[in-house]
Amino acid sequence: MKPVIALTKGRLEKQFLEFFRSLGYNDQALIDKGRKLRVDTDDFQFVFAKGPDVATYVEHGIADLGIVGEDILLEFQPDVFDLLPLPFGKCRVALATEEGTQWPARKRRIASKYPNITKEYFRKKGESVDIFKLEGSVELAPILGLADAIVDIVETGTTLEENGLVIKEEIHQISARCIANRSSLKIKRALLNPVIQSFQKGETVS
Ligand SMILES: Nc1ncnc2c1ncn2[C@@H]1O[C@H](COP(=O)(O)OP(=O)(O)OP(=O)(O)O)[C@@H](O)[C@H]1O
Ligand SMILES: O=P(O)(O)OC[C@H]1O[C@H](OP(=O)(O)OP(=O)(O)O)[C@H](O)[C@@H]1O
Repeated sequence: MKPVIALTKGRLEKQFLEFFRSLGYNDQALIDKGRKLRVDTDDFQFVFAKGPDVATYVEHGIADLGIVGEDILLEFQPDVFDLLPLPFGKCRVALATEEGTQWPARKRRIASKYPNITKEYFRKKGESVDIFKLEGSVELAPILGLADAIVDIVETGTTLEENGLVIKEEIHQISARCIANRSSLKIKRALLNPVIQSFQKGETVS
């Protein structure tokens, strides 16, 4: 039996591949996968999904392990074991506004892909805000007048800069995380422990 790993498609998939290869695993089947969403390597079965769905597959035991951004864990709070940080996918969740913006006297409007992170951030500040949930290109919202500010991921800061926005406050420093199904950790301990140990040894990848 091979451990099943749910892997976030896209950006994290690319970075994970580099990490996986650096640990000495054979990744040829992953390189050759084409549009397949389930792929067997020598050591694992991988399934490919969007971040929130990776958390769902792990929570329900379809996958033993998952590779997911910490933003997904903060936003959706899935019932999984958050095993360890991985040395890639490093970025920040930040509050940003257009340069020179003065906060309005009325209730503030915040656009984000992360309504729960946003709500929690303002709850801790004791402020009630109106939140607009967007699916992407969040930086557009202040420019087009939908919102006074955004809560979004910042890595290099290029997207903010090229759209005339600046960080007001960093909310979370995040990275990719390896998560596990709670039962798998107990029932498949002998199978999963060597994998977890090898992931712990991994070095930073760009
Ligand atoms: N600019 C970034 N730099 C580094 N990590 C990022 C960046 N944007 C997102 N991430 C991390 O990578 C994960 C996957 O992001 P990615 O943009 O590939 O997928 P997505 O958010 O579902 O967007 P899309 O709908 O474009 O696929 C996020 O959950 C986050 O942890
Ligand atoms: O600080 P930077 O290096 O510029 O990266 C930050 C950008 O990357 C992500 O967007 P993504 O590329 O996933 O597109 P999206 O707007 O569709 O979410 C994020 O939402 C920011 O827009």
